[in-house]
Amino acid sequence: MDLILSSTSSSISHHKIFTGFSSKQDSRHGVEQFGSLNLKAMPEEKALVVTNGSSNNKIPHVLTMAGSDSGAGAGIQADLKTCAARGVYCSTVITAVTAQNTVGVQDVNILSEESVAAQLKSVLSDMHVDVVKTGMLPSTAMVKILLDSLKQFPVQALVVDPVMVSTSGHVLAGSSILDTFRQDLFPLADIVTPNLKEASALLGGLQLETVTDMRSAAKSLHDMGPRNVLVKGGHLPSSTYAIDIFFDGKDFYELRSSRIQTINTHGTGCTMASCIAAELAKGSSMLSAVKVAKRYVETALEYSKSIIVGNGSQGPFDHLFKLNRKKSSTQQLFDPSDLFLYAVTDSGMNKKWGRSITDAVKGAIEGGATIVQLREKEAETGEFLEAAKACLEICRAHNIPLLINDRVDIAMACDADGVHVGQSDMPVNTIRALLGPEKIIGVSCKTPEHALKAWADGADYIGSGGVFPTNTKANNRTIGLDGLETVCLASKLPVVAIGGINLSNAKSVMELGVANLKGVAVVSALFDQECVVTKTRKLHELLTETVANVGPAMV
Ligand SMILES: Cc1ncc(COP(=O)(O)OP(=O)(O)O)c(N)n1
Ligand SMILES: Cc1ncsc1CCOP(=O)(O)O
Ligand SMILES: [Mg+2]
Repeated sequence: MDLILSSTSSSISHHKIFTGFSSKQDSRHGVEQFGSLNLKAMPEEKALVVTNGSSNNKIPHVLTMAGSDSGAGAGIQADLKTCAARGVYCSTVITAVTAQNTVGVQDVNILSEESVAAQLKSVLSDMHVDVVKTGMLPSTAMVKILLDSLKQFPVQALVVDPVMVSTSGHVLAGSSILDTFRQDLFPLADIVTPNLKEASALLGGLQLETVTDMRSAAKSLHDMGPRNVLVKGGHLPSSTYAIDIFFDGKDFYELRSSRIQTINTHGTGCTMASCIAAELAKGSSMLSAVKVAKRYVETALEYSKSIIVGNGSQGPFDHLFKLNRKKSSTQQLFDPSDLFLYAVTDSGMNKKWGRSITDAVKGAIEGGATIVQLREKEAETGEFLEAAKACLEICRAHNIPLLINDRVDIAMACDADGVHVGQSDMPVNTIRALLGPEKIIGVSCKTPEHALKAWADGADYIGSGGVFPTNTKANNRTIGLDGLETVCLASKLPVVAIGGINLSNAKSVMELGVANLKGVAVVSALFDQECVVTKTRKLHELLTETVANVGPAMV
């Protein structure tokens, strides 16, 4: 089924013990798009919780069982780098040592079954492993050894990348293993992640040439027992996007990312699977893990599109592109319901009422604002940055995302949760490449065309208006409730309405009752006021009451 707006299930994998929590990031509503990934259906996600539970000192841990790639673009080396990039510990069980470079595979040395069994035992008997990810499994015996080990040492999730052929065309697991994959391994997998060639081989050579074929393949593979299937369409002919199909047994999701023009794509499959494993180990739901993984790969490819490693026709990419950037551990992940009451600051108004920007933000949060944007048009850069840092501290303390208007540099400098930009600001795909996969990006859109472009470019939400006339933004065309509705109906992203919205007309906005209209963004009705807390609280009450009457589609 497509375009499911809410469904909840608590499917817990058969062979594992789950501990942990349901985090904010697991709550999603409506149709969403992430980065350049376009997610067509977005049910309430099931929480596949794989955190460590008791001790704060435990680090999420992925064990990868795969082949070594001497060129370090794929295999064990890609898995190690991916986990490092995603902040997850990675232990390794090496199944084969391959001699490879950017030209191809020159040699494959399969390790003994005893060695593989010993590696598994060493790690699993001593360390707490959250997730096992498999790559190159060159023999049926090795699959059986893994399954025996998992029986003895259960883990919380199993990610299976059914590696069969290297990108250069070298066979890494023969067809004799297909039955073992299908009958023994897949039924225990939480997700299998074949590319088109692998999916085709697993389905007896079925031709897979279209997105529709990929959906059928995902369904057929799901029938073999894994809880989720991701069919990767990177090699789909003549597509402007890299389209993957995710199927959780109930809903299909079409995930898109832009097709980066580069030869440096060696190892994308291993990276995708190990990133999914890493996100699961951190506690993400399966859908979130897949989304972040796809965005991570896309961003890494974008960063690495021009690097030169080797002389062959397919190079590796840089997994650790973010290494020299400050990493925030408290990043607010985007949840469309955060758009419910969006407070947008204005330095002029705060000055007029004699309050600091930090007091304004504190007041809005106390009154119930669910997201804050600093829109400081007159501020000098240094002053803006200091204010942003102070506001970020306040917002983080309350788990409220803080976005910066227009100024990507300020957002990066203070590690804000994201940015909001207009049609003439920095392009969204450039911002995504600069900020990485987790940051929140909002774009102002007045038309369905703007909305679709925002989706294709990798925004997380759109702001649409001015709905009503406003003095806050000069020369801004009013689109009215009709214009807002048109944009909402066309948008594949969640929408927040903006422009002249106040206590007397917010009800009419929310009463539009369009599923992806998630809330209102307000400047003067909150900040051109004597008491920010009171006005925010009143608006919050009004919105809550209206949404309760309009129905569940709004929440
Ligand atoms: C939530 C939200 N929506 C729209 C806007 C307007 O942004 P933009 O078009 O860039 O105009 P300025 O705010 O920069 O004047 C917004 N800020 N927030
Ligand atoms: C920034 C912006 N973008 C479209 S309208 C607008 C101004 C919103 O301010 P107010 O809520 O005071 O009308
Ligand atoms: Mg702007």
